[in-house]
Amino acid sequence: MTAGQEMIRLDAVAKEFPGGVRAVDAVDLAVEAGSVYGIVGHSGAGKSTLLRLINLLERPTTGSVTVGGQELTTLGERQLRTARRDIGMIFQQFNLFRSRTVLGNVAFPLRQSGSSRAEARTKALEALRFVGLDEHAKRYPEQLSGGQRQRVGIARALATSPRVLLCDEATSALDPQTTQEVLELLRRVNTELGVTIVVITHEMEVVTAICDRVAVMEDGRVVERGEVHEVFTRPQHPTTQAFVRAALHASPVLGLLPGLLREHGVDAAVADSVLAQLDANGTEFASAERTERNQRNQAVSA
Ligand SMILES: Nc1ncnc2c1ncn2[C@@H]1O[C@H](COP(=O)(O)OP(=O)(O)OP(=O)(O)O)[C@@H](O)[C@H]1O
Repeated sequence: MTAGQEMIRLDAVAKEFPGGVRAVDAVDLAVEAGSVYGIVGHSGAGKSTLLRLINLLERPTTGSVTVGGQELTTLGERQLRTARRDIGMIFQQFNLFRSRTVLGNVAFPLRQSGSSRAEARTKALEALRFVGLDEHAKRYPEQLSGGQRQRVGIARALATSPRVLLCDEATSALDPQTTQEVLELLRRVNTELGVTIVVITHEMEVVTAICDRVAVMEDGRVVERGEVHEVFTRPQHPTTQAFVRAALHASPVLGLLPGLLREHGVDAAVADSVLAQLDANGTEFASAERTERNQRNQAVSA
Protein backbone atom coordinates (compact mmCIF):
# COMPACT_ATOMS: atom_id res chain seq x y z
CA MET A 1 0.00 0.00 0.00
CA THR A 2 1.43 3.38 -0.99
CA ALA A 3 0.66 6.99 -0.15
CA GLY A 4 -2.62 8.13 -1.67
CA GLN A 5 -4.41 4.94 -0.66
CA GLU A 6 -6.51 4.52 2.45
CA MET A 7 -4.85 2.73 5.33
CA ILE A 8 -7.76 3.09 7.75
CA ARG A 9 -11.44 3.35 6.92
CA LEU A 10 -14.36 3.61 9.32
CA ASP A 11 -17.86 3.45 7.88
CA ALA A 12 -20.80 4.59 10.02
CA VAL A 13 -19.11 3.29 13.16
CA ALA A 14 -21.00 3.58 16.43
CA LYS A 15 -20.25 2.34 19.93
CA GLU A 16 -22.88 2.23 22.61
CA PHE A 17 -21.82 1.10 26.07
CA PRO A 18 -24.13 -0.71 28.48
CA GLY A 19 -26.31 1.91 30.15
CA GLY A 20 -26.95 3.62 26.83
CA VAL A 21 -23.85 5.87 26.57
CA ARG A 22 -23.28 6.42 22.85
CA ALA A 23 -19.53 7.14 23.00
CA VAL A 24 -19.08 7.12 19.21
CA ASP A 25 -21.96 7.91 16.91
CA ALA A 26 -22.03 7.22 13.14
CA VAL A 27 -18.41 8.17 12.44
CA ASP A 28 -16.93 7.90 8.94
CA LEU A 29 -13.17 8.31 8.79
CA ALA A 30 -10.55 7.76 6.08
CA VAL A 31 -6.84 7.94 6.92
CA GLU A 32 -4.45 8.00 4.00
CA ALA A 33 -1.51 5.58 4.03
CA GLY A 34 1.67 7.30 5.21
CA SER A 35 -0.13 10.25 6.80
CA VAL A 36 -0.47 11.50 10.38
CA TYR A 37 -4.06 12.08 11.47
CA GLY A 38 -5.05 13.94 14.62
CA ILE A 39 -8.30 13.58 16.53
CA VAL A 40 -9.06 16.33 19.04
CA GLY A 41 -11.97 16.94 21.35
CA HIS A 42 -12.82 17.78 24.93
CA SER A 43 -12.88 15.19 27.68
CA GLY A 44 -15.63 12.64 27.06
CA ALA A 45 -15.96 13.51 23.34
CA GLY A 46 -15.25 9.88 22.40
CA LYS A 47 -11.61 10.09 21.24
CA SER A 48 -10.26 7.11 23.21
CA THR A 49 -13.20 4.95 22.23
CA LEU A 50 -12.73 5.88 18.57
CA LEU A 51 -9.03 4.98 18.75
CA ARG A 52 -9.81 1.63 20.38
CA LEU A 53 -12.37 0.93 17.67
CA ILE A 54 -9.61 1.14 15.03
CA ASN A 55 -7.83 -1.95 16.37
CA LEU A 56 -11.07 -3.42 17.67
CA LEU A 57 -10.05 -3.31 21.32
CA GLU A 58 -13.67 -2.13 21.35
CA ARG A 59 -16.05 -3.88 18.98
CA PRO A 60 -18.38 -1.41 17.27
CA THR A 61 -22.08 -1.74 17.97
CA THR A 62 -22.67 -1.00 14.28
CA GLY A 63 -20.52 -0.07 11.28
CA SER A 64 -17.33 -1.45 9.77
CA VAL A 65 -13.61 -0.95 10.39
CA THR A 66 -11.06 -1.64 7.64
CA VAL A 67 -7.28 -1.45 8.14
CA GLY A 68 -4.78 -2.10 5.36
CA GLY A 69 -7.57 -3.30 3.08
CA GLN A 70 -8.77 -5.93 5.59
CA GLU A 71 -12.19 -5.50 7.15
CA LEU A 72 -11.47 -6.21 10.80
CA THR A 73 -15.13 -6.24 11.82
CA THR A 74 -15.64 -9.51 9.93
CA LEU A 75 -12.80 -11.33 11.72
CA GLY A 76 -12.98 -13.74 14.64
CA GLU A 77 -10.77 -13.28 17.71
CA ARG A 78 -7.98 -15.51 16.42
CA GLN A 79 -7.69 -13.78 13.03
CA LEU A 80 -7.97 -10.46 14.79
CA ARG A 81 -4.94 -11.22 16.96
CA THR A 82 -2.91 -11.74 13.78
CA ALA A 83 -4.30 -8.57 12.15
CA ARG A 84 -3.45 -6.53 15.26
CA ARG A 85 0.28 -7.16 14.74
CA ASP A 86 -0.02 -4.57 12.00
CA ILE A 87 -1.34 -1.97 14.46
CA GLY A 88 0.90 -0.71 17.26
CA MET A 89 -0.41 1.38 20.12
CA ILE A 90 1.14 3.71 22.69
CA PHE A 91 -0.47 5.10 25.83
CA GLN A 92 -0.46 8.17 28.05
CA GLN A 93 0.94 6.22 31.03
CA PHE A 94 3.24 4.08 28.83
CA ASN A 95 1.74 0.77 30.16
CA LEU A 96 5.11 -0.98 30.57
CA PHE A 97 5.63 -4.11 32.68
CA ARG A 98 7.51 -2.97 35.78
CA SER A 99 8.88 -6.46 36.39
CA ARG A 100 10.44 -6.77 32.92
CA THR A 101 13.55 -5.09 31.62
CA VAL A 102 13.37 -2.58 28.78
CA LEU A 103 14.43 -5.36 26.40
CA GLY A 104 11.86 -7.73 27.93
CA ASN A 105 9.10 -5.17 27.44
CA VAL A 106 9.97 -4.53 23.80
CA ALA A 107 10.44 -8.25 23.04
CA PHE A 108 7.10 -9.13 24.68
CA PRO A 109 4.77 -8.62 21.68
CA LEU A 110 7.22 -10.51 19.46
CA ARG A 111 7.27 -13.51 21.82
CA GLN A 112 3.47 -13.32 22.04
CA SER A 113 3.20 -13.52 18.27
CA GLY A 114 5.45 -16.58 18.05
CA SER A 115 8.98 -15.22 17.45
CA SER A 116 11.85 -17.31 18.87
CA ARG A 117 13.75 -15.86 21.82
CA ALA A 118 16.74 -15.00 19.57
CA GLU A 119 14.61 -13.37 16.89
CA ALA A 120 12.63 -11.39 19.46
CA ARG A 121 15.88 -10.15 21.02
CA THR A 122 17.32 -9.07 17.67
CA LYS A 123 14.16 -7.22 16.59
CA ALA A 124 13.68 -5.66 20.03
CA LEU A 125 17.24 -4.33 20.03
CA GLU A 126 16.69 -2.97 16.54
CA ALA A 127 13.57 -1.11 17.71
CA LEU A 128 15.43 0.17 20.78
CA ARG A 129 18.23 1.43 18.55
CA PHE A 130 15.67 3.34 16.48
CA VAL A 131 14.42 5.17 19.57
CA GLY A 132 17.99 5.65 20.89
CA LEU A 133 17.69 3.44 23.97
CA ASP A 134 19.58 0.23 23.09
CA GLU A 135 22.15 1.04 25.75
CA HIS A 136 19.37 0.97 28.36
CA ALA A 137 18.13 -2.50 27.35
CA LYS A 138 18.93 -4.10 30.69
CA ARG A 139 17.35 -1.40 32.84
CA TYR A 140 13.87 -1.53 34.34
CA PRO A 141 11.17 1.05 33.47
CA GLU A 142 11.32 2.72 36.87
CA GLN A 143 15.01 3.51 36.25
CA LEU A 144 14.01 5.65 33.26
CA SER A 145 12.56 9.15 32.85
CA GLY A 146 9.01 9.64 31.56
CA GLY A 147 10.26 10.53 28.09
CA GLN A 148 12.50 7.46 27.99
CA ARG A 149 9.60 5.25 29.10
CA GLN A 150 7.47 6.59 26.28
CA ARG A 151 10.32 5.88 23.85
CA VAL A 152 10.34 2.29 25.17
CA GLY A 153 6.57 2.24 24.57
CA ILE A 154 7.19 3.37 21.00
CA ALA A 155 9.92 0.74 20.52
CA ARG A 156 7.53 -1.94 21.81
CA ALA A 157 4.84 -0.76 19.40
CA LEU A 158 7.33 -0.80 16.51
CA ALA A 159 8.87 -4.18 17.34
CA THR A 160 6.36 -6.12 15.23
CA SER A 161 6.91 -3.72 12.26
CA PRO A 162 3.33 -2.38 12.19
CA ARG A 163 1.99 -0.25 9.35
CA VAL A 164 -0.20 1.73 11.75
CA LEU A 165 0.59 3.38 15.09
CA LEU A 166 -2.23 4.55 17.37
CA CYS A 167 -1.24 7.14 19.98
CA ASP A 168 -3.54 7.63 22.98
CA GLU A 169 -2.63 11.02 24.55
CA ALA A 170 1.01 9.94 24.17
CA THR A 171 2.54 13.21 25.39
CA SER A 172 -0.01 14.34 27.99
CA ALA A 173 2.08 13.06 30.92
CA LEU A 174 5.30 14.70 29.66
CA ASP A 175 6.84 18.14 30.17
CA PRO A 176 7.06 20.51 27.16
CA GLN A 177 10.70 19.72 26.32
CA THR A 178 10.14 15.94 26.49
CA THR A 179 6.91 16.34 24.52
CA GLN A 180 8.92 17.93 21.68
CA GLU A 181 11.40 15.01 21.72
CA VAL A 182 8.64 12.41 21.58
CA LEU A 183 6.84 14.31 18.79
CA GLU A 184 10.10 14.44 16.85
CA LEU A 185 10.47 10.67 17.29
CA LEU A 186 6.90 10.12 16.07
CA ARG A 187 7.70 12.27 13.05
CA ARG A 188 10.66 9.95 12.30
CA VAL A 189 8.43 6.89 12.73
CA ASN A 190 6.20 8.39 10.04
CA THR A 191 8.82 9.69 7.60
CA GLU A 192 11.59 7.09 7.98
CA LEU A 193 9.50 3.96 8.55
CA GLY A 194 6.43 5.05 6.56
CA VAL A 195 4.10 4.18 9.45
CA THR A 196 0.60 5.72 9.29
CA ILE A 197 -0.11 7.44 12.62
CA VAL A 198 -3.34 8.39 14.37
CA VAL A 199 -3.02 10.56 17.48
CA ILE A 200 -5.76 11.52 19.87
CA THR A 201 -5.06 14.54 22.00
CA HIS A 202 -6.60 17.55 23.67
CA GLU A 203 -3.45 19.57 22.92
CA MET A 204 -3.59 21.52 19.68
CA GLU A 205 0.18 21.94 19.65
CA VAL A 206 0.53 18.20 19.14
CA VAL A 207 -1.67 18.41 16.07
CA THR A 208 0.07 21.45 14.58
CA ALA A 209 3.47 19.83 15.20
CA ILE A 210 2.98 16.48 13.46
CA CYS A 211 -0.46 16.03 11.85
CA ASP A 212 -1.44 16.39 8.21
CA ARG A 213 -5.18 16.22 8.84
CA VAL A 214 -7.39 16.64 11.88
CA ALA A 215 -10.89 15.67 12.96
CA VAL A 216 -12.65 17.48 15.80
CA MET A 217 -15.00 15.38 17.94
CA GLU A 218 -17.91 16.32 20.15
CA ASP A 219 -20.49 14.03 21.75
CA GLY A 220 -19.24 11.02 19.80
CA ARG A 221 -19.43 12.72 16.41
CA VAL A 222 -16.90 14.31 14.09
CA VAL A 223 -18.03 17.92 13.83
CA GLU A 224 -15.22 19.26 11.62
CA ARG A 225 -12.33 17.77 9.67
CA GLY A 226 -9.76 18.62 7.05
CA GLU A 227 -6.15 19.69 6.58
CA VAL A 228 -4.68 21.06 9.80
CA HIS A 229 -3.85 24.42 8.29
CA GLU A 230 -7.33 24.77 6.82
CA VAL A 231 -9.24 23.71 9.93
CA PHE A 232 -7.22 25.74 12.42
CA THR A 233 -6.99 28.92 10.38
CA ARG A 234 -10.67 28.91 9.36
CA PRO A 235 -12.42 27.07 12.20
CA GLN A 236 -16.14 26.71 11.41
CA HIS A 237 -17.60 24.74 14.29
CA PRO A 238 -17.87 26.33 17.77
CA THR A 239 -15.88 23.44 19.31
CA THR A 240 -13.00 23.97 16.86
CA GLN A 241 -13.18 27.71 17.44
CA ALA A 242 -13.00 27.10 21.19
CA PHE A 243 -9.86 24.98 20.72
CA VAL A 244 -8.16 27.58 18.55
CA ARG A 245 -9.23 30.36 20.87
CA ALA A 246 -7.94 28.54 23.97
CA ALA A 247 -4.57 27.85 22.33
CA LEU A 248 -4.22 31.44 21.12
CA HIS A 249 -5.42 32.84 24.38
CA ALA A 250 -3.00 30.75 26.44
CA SER A 251 -0.07 32.16 24.52
CA PRO A 252 -1.11 34.19 21.48
CA VAL A 253 2.24 34.19 19.73
CA LEU A 254 4.55 31.95 21.69
CA GLY A 255 2.07 29.06 21.86
CA LEU A 256 0.22 27.96 18.76
CA LEU A 257 1.18 30.54 16.18
CA PRO A 258 4.90 29.84 15.76
CA GLY A 259 4.03 26.20 15.10
CA LEU A 260 1.50 27.23 12.47
CA LEU A 261 3.86 29.78 10.99
CA ARG A 262 6.74 27.32 10.75
CA GLU A 263 4.92 24.13 9.86
CA HIS A 264 2.34 25.49 7.46
CA GLY A 265 3.82 28.73 6.16
CA VAL A 266 1.07 30.88 7.66
CA ASP A 267 2.10 34.50 7.90
CA ALA A 268 1.31 36.98 10.65
CA ALA A 269 -1.48 38.65 8.62
CA VAL A 270 -3.41 35.38 8.37
CA ALA A 271 -2.87 34.77 12.08
CA ASP A 272 -4.36 38.18 12.76
CA SER A 273 -7.39 37.42 10.57
CA VAL A 274 -7.96 34.23 12.58
CA LEU A 275 -8.02 36.29 15.72
CA ALA A 276 -10.37 38.79 14.09
CA GLN A 277 -12.70 35.96 13.08
CA LEU A 278 -12.63 34.57 16.60
CA ASP A 279 -13.35 38.01 18.00
CA ALA A 280 -16.26 38.29 15.58
CA ASN A 281 -17.54 35.07 17.12
CA GLY A 282 -17.75 36.67 20.50
CA THR A 283 -14.31 36.43 22.06
CA GLU A 284 -12.93 39.46 23.83
CA PHE A 285 -9.19 39.62 24.20
CA ALA A 286 -7.86 41.93 26.89
CA SER A 287 -6.52 45.06 25.28
CA ALA A 288 -3.10 44.68 26.90
CA GLU A 289 -2.86 41.18 25.48
CA ARG A 290 -3.86 42.44 22.04
CA THR A 291 -1.25 45.19 22.14
CA GLU A 292 1.42 42.71 23.14
CA ARG A 293 0.35 40.33 20.38
CA ASN A 294 0.44 43.03 17.75
CA GLN A 295 3.89 44.11 18.85
CA ARG A 296 5.10 40.54 18.62
CA ASN A 297 3.46 40.06 15.22
CA GLN A 298 5.25 43.15 13.97
CA ALA A 299 8.50 41.68 15.30
CA VAL A 300 7.76 38.37 13.50
CA SER A 301 6.99 40.07 10.18
CA ALA A 302 9.92 42.52 10.50
N1 LIG B 1 -16.22 1.13 29.08
C1 LIG B 1 -17.12 2.12 29.15
N2 LIG B 1 -18.34 1.91 29.68
C2 LIG B 1 -19.28 2.91 29.73
N3 LIG B 1 -19.06 4.15 29.26
C3 LIG B 1 -17.85 4.43 28.72
C4 LIG B 1 -16.82 3.43 28.65
N4 LIG B 1 -15.73 4.00 28.04
C5 LIG B 1 -16.08 5.28 27.78
N5 LIG B 1 -17.34 5.53 28.19
C6 LIG B 1 -18.07 6.81 28.05
O1 LIG B 1 -18.04 7.16 26.67
C7 LIG B 1 -17.87 8.57 26.50
C8 LIG B 1 -16.61 8.83 25.67
O2 LIG B 1 -15.48 8.43 26.43
P1 LIG B 1 -13.99 8.48 25.84
O3 LIG B 1 -13.06 7.98 26.91
O4 LIG B 1 -13.95 7.80 24.53
O5 LIG B 1 -13.79 10.06 25.62
P2 LIG B 1 -12.45 10.89 25.44
O6 LIG B 1 -12.75 11.96 24.45
O7 LIG B 1 -11.32 9.98 25.13
O8 LIG B 1 -12.26 11.53 26.88
P3 LIG B 1 -10.88 11.81 27.69
O9 LIG B 1 -10.15 12.87 26.92
O10 LIG B 1 -11.36 12.28 29.02
O11 LIG B 1 -10.14 10.51 27.76
C9 LIG B 1 -17.80 9.15 27.91
O12 LIG B 1 -19.09 9.60 28.25
C10 LIG B 1 -17.40 7.97 28.77
O13 LIG B 1 -17.86 8.11 30.07
